[in-house]
Amino acid sequence: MYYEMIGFHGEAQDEPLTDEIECPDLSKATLFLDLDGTLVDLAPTPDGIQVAPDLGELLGLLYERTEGRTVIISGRAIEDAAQYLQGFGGPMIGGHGAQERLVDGTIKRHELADETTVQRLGDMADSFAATHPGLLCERKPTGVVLHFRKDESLAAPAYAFLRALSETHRGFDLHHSKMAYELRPAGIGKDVSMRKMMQQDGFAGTRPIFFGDDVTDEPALQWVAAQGGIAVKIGEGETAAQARLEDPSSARRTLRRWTQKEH
Ligand SMILES: O=P(O)(O)OC[C@H]1O[C@H](O[C@H]2O[C@H](CO)[C@@H](O)[C@H](O)[C@H]2O)[C@H](O)[C@@H](O)[C@@H]1O
Repeated sequence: MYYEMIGFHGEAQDEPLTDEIECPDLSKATLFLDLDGTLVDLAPTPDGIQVAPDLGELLGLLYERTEGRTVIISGRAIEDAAQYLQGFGGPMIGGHGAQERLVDGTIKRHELADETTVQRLGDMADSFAATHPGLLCERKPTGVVLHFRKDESLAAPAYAFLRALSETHRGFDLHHSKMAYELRPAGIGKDVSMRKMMQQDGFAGTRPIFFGDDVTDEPALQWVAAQGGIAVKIGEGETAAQARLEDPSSARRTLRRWTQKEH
C-alpha cells in the first residue's frame, strides 16, 4: 500500500539481502545518514534517545573520508537533531527536507513551510494532545507530529485528527512514520533534498549512499538504489534498498569498518 502511495513499482524486498556490505570508496561518495532508528536506537519518547559515546568521532572520520560529503538527513528539526550530534559541523537536512543547514551554520527553511500555518497547526495539535494524554505532540519549525507510542489505541484518533487538518490546510501532507503521524509541507522529502544536493558543486558525480530505517525513508532509498548508489535499510520491513543491517549498532559497526579500509 505504502509503495503504491509513493509510486514505487520495483521489487520491494522483505528478506535480508546482505550483512556484509561492500566497502565503497568514500572519497568518491556522498554519505547520507538518517538519525533515529539508523544511528541511534529508538526510544519511548523523542528526547529519550541515547547517543553512543563514539558517534561524534565516527561522524568526524566519515566526514574526513568523504571529503566533507557526510550529510545527516533527518525528520527531526535541525535545531533538535544537532543537540545530539555536537561536534558534527557538516551538512544537515532536517524536517524530512524542509530545512537545510548551510556551511556557515545558518538554517534555511523551505518556502512551503509557511510559519503562520505551522504555528496554527501546532496549536491545534497541542490542544488535541492535551485531551488525549497518551499522545505526545512534537512541534517542529516546519510541521507537527502526534506520537502514539505510549498508547497505540490512539493511532486512529490521531490519524483522523491530522487527516482533517491536512484537508483544511492545503500545502500540508499527512505522513505515517514509526508510531507517529506527521503533517509536513507537500512536495518535500529526503529524496527531493538528496537529488538537489547531488547536483551541487562538490557533490555532483559522486556515488550516493543512504542508510535509513523508516517507511518515510523509502523514496530516498529507492532513488539512491536507482542511481547505482548503495541503499541500506536498517531493521525489518519491506524495502527498495539492496542491503539490510539489523540495527543501529550494526550500522555504526559497518560505518566504522568503512573508515578503516584504504582504497
Ligand atoms: O528521519 P529520522 O532521523 O529517523 O527521524 C524520524 C523521526 O524520529 C523521531 O521519532 C521517532 O523516534 C523517537 C525516538 O526514538 C520515537 O519515540 C518515535 O516513536 C519515532 O517516531 C522524531 O521525534 C521525529 O520528529 C522524526 O521525524
